[in-house]
Amino acid sequence: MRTSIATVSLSGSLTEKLTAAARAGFDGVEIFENDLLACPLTPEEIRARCADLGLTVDLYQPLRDVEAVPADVFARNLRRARHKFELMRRLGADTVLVCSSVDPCAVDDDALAAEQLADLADLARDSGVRVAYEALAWGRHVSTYDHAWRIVEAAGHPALGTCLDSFHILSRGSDPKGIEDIPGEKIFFLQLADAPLLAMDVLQWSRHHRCFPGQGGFDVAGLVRHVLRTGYDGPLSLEVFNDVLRQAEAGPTAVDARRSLLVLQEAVGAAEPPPAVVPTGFAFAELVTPDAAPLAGLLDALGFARTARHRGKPVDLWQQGEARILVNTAAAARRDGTRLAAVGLESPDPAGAARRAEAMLAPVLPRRRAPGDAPLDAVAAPDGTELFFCSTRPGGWRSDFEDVPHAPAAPSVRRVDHVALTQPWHHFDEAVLFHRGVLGLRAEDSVDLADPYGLLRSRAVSNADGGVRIALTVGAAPTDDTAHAQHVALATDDVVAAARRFRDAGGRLLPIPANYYDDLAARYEFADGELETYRELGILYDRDAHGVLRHCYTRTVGRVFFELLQRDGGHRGYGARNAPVRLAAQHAAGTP
Ligand SMILES: O=C(O)c1ccc(O)c(O)c1
Ligand SMILES: [Mg+2]
Repeated sequence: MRTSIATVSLSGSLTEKLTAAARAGFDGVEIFENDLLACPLTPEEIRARCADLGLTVDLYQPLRDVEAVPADVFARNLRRARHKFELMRRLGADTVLVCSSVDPCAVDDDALAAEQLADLADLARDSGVRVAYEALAWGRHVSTYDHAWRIVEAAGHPALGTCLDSFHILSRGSDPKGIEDIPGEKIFFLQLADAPLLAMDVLQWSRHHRCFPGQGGFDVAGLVRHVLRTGYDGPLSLEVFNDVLRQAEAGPTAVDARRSLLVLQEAVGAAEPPPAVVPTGFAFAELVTPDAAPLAGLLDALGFARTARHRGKPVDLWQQGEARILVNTAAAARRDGTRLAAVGLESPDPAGAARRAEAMLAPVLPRRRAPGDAPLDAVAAPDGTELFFCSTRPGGWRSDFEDVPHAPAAPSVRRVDHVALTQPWHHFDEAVLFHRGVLGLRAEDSVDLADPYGLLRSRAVSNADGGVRIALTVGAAPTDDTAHAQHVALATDDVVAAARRFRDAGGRLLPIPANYYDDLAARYEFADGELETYRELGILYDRDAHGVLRHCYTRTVGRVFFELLQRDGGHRGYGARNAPVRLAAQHAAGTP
């Protein structure tokens, strides 16, 4: 199927938008009227630019407030339309969007609307233009797709069809099944947008909160299945009005948009990309640091031993149980201080995972970083974190490392439970869709976390058995180091013992205020001394329908800290209720 994107969905000048759309692989664009009015190029030059870029102009939009108006108003509307049809001839666009009127002088008269739309279609046909009539969810008299279709049907004009827009249909709660009653050839255009499920005025919702399919709460794929059953064979076109995207760079947004359509096309059976290879666990987390000593002290106190060193690079492997942390002190990697630079994902088919990633437009990284390295497939996530697809079996990445003598330690941690990655503020929706589409992970609900100096939004993605969990977080205050720290959460069977051991080995746990424990005492009943132990160690506590979560935090090194975490009874959460207390405590402790 052909794919298209409305220029309103991308930031920048019209030419920047066109370039971004073409680079991301779109076949066509909807040109938004304001983008054209503000463009110094003539319509012929825009047409030539699109042709050079391999883009068709699939829609010119919109003509507004045309129909169901008094005769003198309609005469003026036809005059305006005549100008626009001439412009479209010069632009090489053959379909115009007419959205349902919001004009206060429009009347509630379907017969008049049909008659005037047929007159408009007559004029359009003379210029080789087709009219696609769309119900705006806030239209004055026409606000549902089935109503718009009834008017189009009554008009019975070959140059008049309907434009379906998933936002207007799903935001009103209309049943999209009725789409199948419309003949496919009368659906002149299909616009797609998703949106988070918000209880708000539809106009504000539409103009500020639309997102790409798969990034919100609507069943856009379900709607598209109904449309495809009609025989519709026009483009799938993205039309997203969004405050964040207006400020984000057009290039990455266009790739994110194209990826959203690939995921959607796969879901409706219109494309067969290489199947997702879902990772089964964490092979490692890689920290880069200009100074290994503070991390070494921290890892040692957590119970890790330095077990191996890379054969060709200044990278140490620290391990206990199935938890592996790489500490990289290579000069090139050290510029930005201590941070979580890469995550190794244990994959049943690393090459297949890389093929999937490439098909889903993930930036593929070079397979071999240095001569002699085992080839390793990796992609860059939207926040720049390198994701390696690897196998910890013999002959895999581990063979690049040579064992070093180390004292055996009784492990207190079993494996990495999750990693928490902070996203650049305008890449949050993109990051969630990336991890779903590229890695085949499932997205959990989005939660808001109150930081004392801003609001964080967090959404976890995970595989089915919880072997891989990644918490994606975005902060409102872009420069705040505390809100933007990343962390590695380590799963233990006994968080009290692990925390004690850490403290006794000289580690510093994040202190938690006594008020928090008073509140816990009010919420739950504890065994004698239990709460005192938590208070002493700074252990936070939560319960869900499945079980209990107990967790505590180390101090932060650079941008990274660790969490010790014990899940009992299959607790699935991440302690969202505790996050504001943890964030406040981290601000109070400062970043050393
Ligand atoms: O918000 C609007 O005005 C508007 C315009 C054209 C569309 O296709 C649409 O869905 C909304
Ligand atoms: Mg629309």
